[in-house]
Amino acid sequence: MSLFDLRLQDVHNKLSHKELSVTELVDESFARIKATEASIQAFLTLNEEGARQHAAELDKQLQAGAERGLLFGLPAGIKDNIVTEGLRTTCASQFLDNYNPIYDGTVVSKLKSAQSVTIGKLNMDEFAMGGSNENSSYYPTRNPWNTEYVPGGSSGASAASVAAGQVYFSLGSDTGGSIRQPAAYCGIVGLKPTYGLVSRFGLVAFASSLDQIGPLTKNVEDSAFVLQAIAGYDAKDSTSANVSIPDYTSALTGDVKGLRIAVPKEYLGEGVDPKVKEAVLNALKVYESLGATWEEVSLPHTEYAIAAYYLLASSEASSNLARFDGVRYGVRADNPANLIDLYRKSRSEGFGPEVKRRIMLGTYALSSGYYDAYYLKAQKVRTLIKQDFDQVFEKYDVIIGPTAPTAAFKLGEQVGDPLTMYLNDICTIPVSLAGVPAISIPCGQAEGLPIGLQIIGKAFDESTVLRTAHAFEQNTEFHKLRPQL
Ligand SMILES: NC(=O)C[C@H](N)C(=O)O
Repeated sequence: MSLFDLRLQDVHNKLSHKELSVTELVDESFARIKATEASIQAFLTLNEEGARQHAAELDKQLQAGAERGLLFGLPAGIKDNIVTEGLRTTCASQFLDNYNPIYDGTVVSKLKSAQSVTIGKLNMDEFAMGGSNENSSYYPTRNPWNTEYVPGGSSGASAASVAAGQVYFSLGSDTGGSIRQPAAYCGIVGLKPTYGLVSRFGLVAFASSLDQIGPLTKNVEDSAFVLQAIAGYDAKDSTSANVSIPDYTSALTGDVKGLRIAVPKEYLGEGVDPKVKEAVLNALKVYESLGATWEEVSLPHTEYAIAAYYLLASSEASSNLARFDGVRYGVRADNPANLIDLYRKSRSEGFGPEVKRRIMLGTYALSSGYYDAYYLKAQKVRTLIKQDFDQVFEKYDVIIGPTAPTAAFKLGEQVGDPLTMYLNDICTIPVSLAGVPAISIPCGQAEGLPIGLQIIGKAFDESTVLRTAHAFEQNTEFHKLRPQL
């Protein structure tokens, strides 16, 4: 077994027992990046000097017998919409090509106090808008299982870099599926925590009522381990929930006897690839064999979720992205005729087509005369969707279905067709609108490409989500499969 196949906890122990130095581990990460990056293209900025310096410091501390943080020495990648002090943060947008933040986001500060080592900043769809990484204004990241395929998005490179063994874990953000869908496409584990569990201070806002940060890892135990380090109340994020944080690792008992699983019929209906459906049904058999029970249920407002999401998320984006004006942030256009022209030119040159599309849609939906018909109506639909989940959770502990209706698609295949691209999120978007936690874990393959199983839980019940996911993992081998690179 290679070092990379070990659980984070075991690597941490090896470091603690000095069987391995942080410098060796970090060197190995960069060696792997050198070997694979030409075909994967996951990183926008590498922190090579900073990471090596940090590793040397941690090794020195270890020699001196200092206390070790939870993620001591573990090489991490960070999605490029999470600000990192002194380390370029672009949101994969030309607009922010020159942006060097002067502070760390709360999750980055938390990773620093847990002593993980930041290897670099990971590619994404521009401002997190997209599901394939093709909306990056730099270059598309590729799927390690087959480099002609997309890794998903928007946290596509956060998933690809873990699957390719470049980093031991990464952070992504999820607005309508951006952690779970790429995790599914790349055959790894991606957790979107409950809205409010992880601070978004320092996450460049896309849709503030939906955005959540979460871990992408090789297995469920690692997911629990990283979540432990990043969860918790933060006064700097006004939507941060002041809840007590349980010990997530101790929830991983392997026991799902008596667990009541709901399977929404809308998630296995038309448009779902038969191989995906088969993988999900096989997973349900595994749960049955472990003493859990499942029943089909209905989330009747699912069909309105995508329309509601694209109205709400785009409305919020049009407001959040107003700050990028070429004055306070962003690359400034040359030779403007006046101030309005400066804004217009800078924004026209700086934003890519998908970002412009959403700003226009959102501005329209919020404009007077249309607000009630679009924005307000979408808010009402959101409430109905949340009520669908509340009702199911009165009788069931978790909801299970596919993460995405298909496995990864080919690069270029959907890029000219935004509506088809939006439909990939049909199983993840309702969960985001309801604000509840969900994880994607590998549960099968179709033509050599991974399939993801989505496990959805009650608000702040990450423990049950993780326990359910872990039980499956303990009894299957899918999480051990690695792409040949
Ligand atoms: N950002 C996300 O969570 C993904 C979604 N596909 C979007 O483009 O909005």
